[in-house]
Amino acid sequence: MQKLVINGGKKLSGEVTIGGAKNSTVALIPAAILSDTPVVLDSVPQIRDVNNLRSILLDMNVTSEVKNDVLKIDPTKIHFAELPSGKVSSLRASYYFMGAMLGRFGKAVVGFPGGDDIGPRPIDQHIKGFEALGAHVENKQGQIIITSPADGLKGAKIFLDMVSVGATINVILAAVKAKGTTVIENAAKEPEIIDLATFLNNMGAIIRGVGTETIRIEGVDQLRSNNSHTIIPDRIEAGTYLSLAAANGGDILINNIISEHLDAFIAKLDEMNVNLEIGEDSIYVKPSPDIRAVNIKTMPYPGFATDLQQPITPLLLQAQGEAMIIDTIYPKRIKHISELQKMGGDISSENDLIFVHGGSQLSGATVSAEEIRAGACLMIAGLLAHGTTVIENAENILRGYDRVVWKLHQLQADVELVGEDDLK
Ligand SMILES: CC(=O)N[C@H]1[C@@H](OP(=O)(O)OP(=O)(O)OC[C@H]2O[C@@H](n3ccc(=O)[nH]c3=O)[C@H](O)[C@@H]2O)O[C@H](CO)[C@@H](O)[C@@H]1O
Ligand SMILES: C=C(OP(=O)(O)O)C(=O)O
Repeated sequence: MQKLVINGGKKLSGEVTIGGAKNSTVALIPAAILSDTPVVLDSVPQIRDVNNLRSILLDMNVTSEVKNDVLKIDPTKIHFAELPSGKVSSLRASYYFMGAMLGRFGKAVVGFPGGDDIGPRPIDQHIKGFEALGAHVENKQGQIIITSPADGLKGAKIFLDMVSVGATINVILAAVKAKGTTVIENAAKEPEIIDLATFLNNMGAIIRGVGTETIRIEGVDQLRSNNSHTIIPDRIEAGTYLSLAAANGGDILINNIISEHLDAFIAKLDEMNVNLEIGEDSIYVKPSPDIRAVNIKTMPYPGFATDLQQPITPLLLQAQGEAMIIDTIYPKRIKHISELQKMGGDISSENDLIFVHGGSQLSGATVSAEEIRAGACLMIAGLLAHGTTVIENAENILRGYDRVVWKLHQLQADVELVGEDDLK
C-alpha cells in the first residue's frame, strides 16, 4: 500500500500546471485501436489509469511508448483478445474497449469494469446502445460478450434514459465505423466527449453535434491519424487545485486551465467570496480572508461536477456558515465523510444530503483514500490541518492526479509518498 504523508498547516505559494484530462485520456487510448495507423497523443497525464490501459493494449499486441507527456500508440499489428476481469477491473474506463473493439473487430469480450466505488454504476445504457446498433450482448458471469451481426453494425437512433458520459462515448466508439447514421439523443455534453470527437474527426470520422444533446455520427470505413492530438486540460484536477489554493489562503497561480470548462465551479467560488484573477489560460488565486458557505447540487455538465463535490469540501470546512451538498449523480459518494470526521471536520450525511459546518480546525490523522476524489479531498484537508496526516491507499489518488507529489512540492508543500505500490 502507498501512503501519502502530509505535514500540514503551512501557507503554500507558487505555480502549478494542470495536465491533460484523465477522462479524455482514458477514452482516447481505447479509441486509438480504431485507427489503421499509429496515433500520437500529447499532454498525456502521468497517472495509473494510463499505465493500466497501456497494459491492456499490450494484450492485443498494441504497443505504446511514452516520453515526457507524449504517448505513441501503434495499433497496426493488433489482434483480437478477450479482456477478462483482472486488469480491466482496475479502472472504469476499460469499458471503452467494448465500443472500440466492437468497432474494430465486430466483437468484444470484456470483464465488468472497475473504477471508483462511489455507489451503483450500471452500464445498461451502454448495452442498450450496442443492441440498438444490432449487436448481441450477453453477460456470462461478469464477462460482457458483444457480437455484431454478420453484415456489421448499422446506424440507429438511441435515446439515452439518463445523461451518461460513458454510454455516450461507448456508442460513439461503436458507431463511428458502423454503416449509416447513428443519432444519440439526450447525449452527455462533457468537454472530454468533444475532445474525443475532435480526435476521431481528425482521423476521418464524421461526428457532429458534440457538446449538444443530439449527436449525429455518419459511419466511415477507415480512420487514419495524420497529426498528434493535444489532450484538453483536466478541469477536475484544476478544480482540486483551485479549492486547495482558496482554502490555504496563499498566493497560487494555476496554469493550463480552460476556465469555461469550470463555469459552474468558478461561479460557486465567486459566491463564496474567493478572490480569483482569471487569465486567458490560467487562474491566480489570491488570499481570500472572508469565505462564505454555499449550497451545492451536482448535475451533468455544464452543471457542478460530481467529481468536484468532495474536493471543494475542505474549502467549505473553512467557510463561515453551514453548507448543504446534494450529489444527484452519485448520492452515495460519501467515503470522505468518516475520514474528515477523524480529522475534526464537522461534516455529516443524512438521506443523501451532506451537511458541512464551516469553521472547524482540522488536525492531522491517519485516514484512507477509498476512491480518487475522496482521496483528493483528504489531501487538501491534510495540507490545511495542523500536524501530520497519513493517507492510506494513496494509489487511488494516483489513478487520476498527474505527478501530484511533484506538483505539491512546486507549491512548497511538505508531502511524501511512502510504501510499496501493490494495487493493480
Ligand atoms: C472515466 C470517466 O469519464 N468517468 C466519469 C464518468 O463516469 P461514468 O461515465 O461511469 O458516469 P455516467 O455519466 O455514465 O453516470 C451518470 C449517471 O448515470 C448512471 N448510469 C450510467 C450509465 C448507465 O448505463 N446506467 C446508469 O444508470 C450512473 O449510475 C450515474 O448515476 O462520468 C461521471 C459523471 O460525471 C464522473 O464522475 C466520472 O469521473
Ligand atoms: C469517478 C471517477 O473516475 P472513474 O469513472 O474512472 O472511476 C473520477 O474521476 O472522479
